[in-house]
Amino acid sequence: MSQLSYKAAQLHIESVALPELAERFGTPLYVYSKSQILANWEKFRAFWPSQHKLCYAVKANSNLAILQLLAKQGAWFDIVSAGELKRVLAAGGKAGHVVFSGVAKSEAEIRFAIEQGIGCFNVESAAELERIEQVARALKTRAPVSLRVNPDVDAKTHPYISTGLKANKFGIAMDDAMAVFRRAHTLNHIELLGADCHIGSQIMTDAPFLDAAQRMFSLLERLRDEAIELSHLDLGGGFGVDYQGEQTLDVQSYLEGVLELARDYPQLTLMLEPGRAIVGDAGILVSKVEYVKQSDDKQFVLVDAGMNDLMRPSLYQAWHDILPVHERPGVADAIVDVVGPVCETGCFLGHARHLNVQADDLIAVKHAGAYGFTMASNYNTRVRPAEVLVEDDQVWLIRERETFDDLIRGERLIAEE
Ligand SMILES: Cc1ncc(COP(=O)(O)O)c(C=O)c1O
Ligand SMILES: N[C@@H](CCCC[NH3+])C(=O)O
Repeated sequence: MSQLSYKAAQLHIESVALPELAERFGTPLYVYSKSQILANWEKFRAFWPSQHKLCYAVKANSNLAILQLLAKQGAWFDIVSAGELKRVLAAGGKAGHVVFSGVAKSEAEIRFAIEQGIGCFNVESAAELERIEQVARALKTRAPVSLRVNPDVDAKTHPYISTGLKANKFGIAMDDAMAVFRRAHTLNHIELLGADCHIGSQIMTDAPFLDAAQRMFSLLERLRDEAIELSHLDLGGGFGVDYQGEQTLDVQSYLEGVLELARDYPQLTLMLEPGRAIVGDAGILVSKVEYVKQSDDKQFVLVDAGMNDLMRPSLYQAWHDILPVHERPGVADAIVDVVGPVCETGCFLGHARHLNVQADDLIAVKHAGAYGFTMASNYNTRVRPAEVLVEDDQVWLIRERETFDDLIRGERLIAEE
């Protein structure tokens, strides 16, 4: 993140020193850079003509202030639950600018989305299409629909976040797609608008994306042959970020590749659903070192953030860079395991890291803006961290730290006999 730098031996985000934030808001603490989010957004927008849409994937970071910021930039939104739709609305977004993905939408979610005037359902199965038809009929309306096709492309990413292979649960198999499109075309309460796909997340080269896009364009051709004309094609998200200083995806070349494939469809609106690429490198997780412990052959740095706060290392063996907040020039690094307080051996932030820290120091875990807070839990009855947004020297508290009372709200003791 270009907004992260050392000044006077302390790590700053934009112009704000991290120890100041830790003092004010406590740790663990999620901190996001407003300028970095806007710069990431602009990077996509710059190469994407304005008739095409960018639908920010809310699941990456759904804090209301961030949705509000993106809504102001003209973002559309990709959601996967009624809860995410409520977030978009609460942040000032329009239901008409929302696409609704997800493999197991409930009847209540479908009804709510139609009542709100959702932009489009990204339908993931023939059965879901029938359910949407029924709900729309009961509401005496037509539901806007795109069919999510599974293009059977290997995204070459972690198996848990690959979604575009036949073996994955997502979308309608390419072999069945034509039949489901024909069916959608005939249903009275379905307004067939588009086709979509999403092949996975944290994808680092444009080859799998362009492969999937090509397959989608040949599907559009077959549909055209049957006089089924679509008004949009949504190619999903999945653009990787640079966790380890790898070569990142060249967004410009990918977007240009897609525009080239679309040249025979001047009327077609194209959509993308980036999540991680907009917020991933714009956030850090700040944590305090509680203890340093030397065992036989290892040094453990025990910090106050755990797998419940940032689940990615435990779930995907994901690598996040960890920086000391206080610089100690001239002091050699040790090789340490940075581990959290949760009672699981899998609760760690990083293994075998070169770090020089001592008790009460702060550390910053980089690239924690996407799938950080949104995947946090209350495991071990731990409250989820506060979130702050920073721009230059301005700081906004955008979510308070939870309290113990928040955690037990709704729980009931049973009446004693
Ligand atoms: C349908 C859909 N769209 C968009 C995204 C956003 O993905 P990413 O954050 O990798 O861009 C996801 C998550 O993988 C998704 O499932
Ligand atoms: N949660 C994943 C991304 C999954 C995207 C959802 N389809 C991650 O942290 O990398």
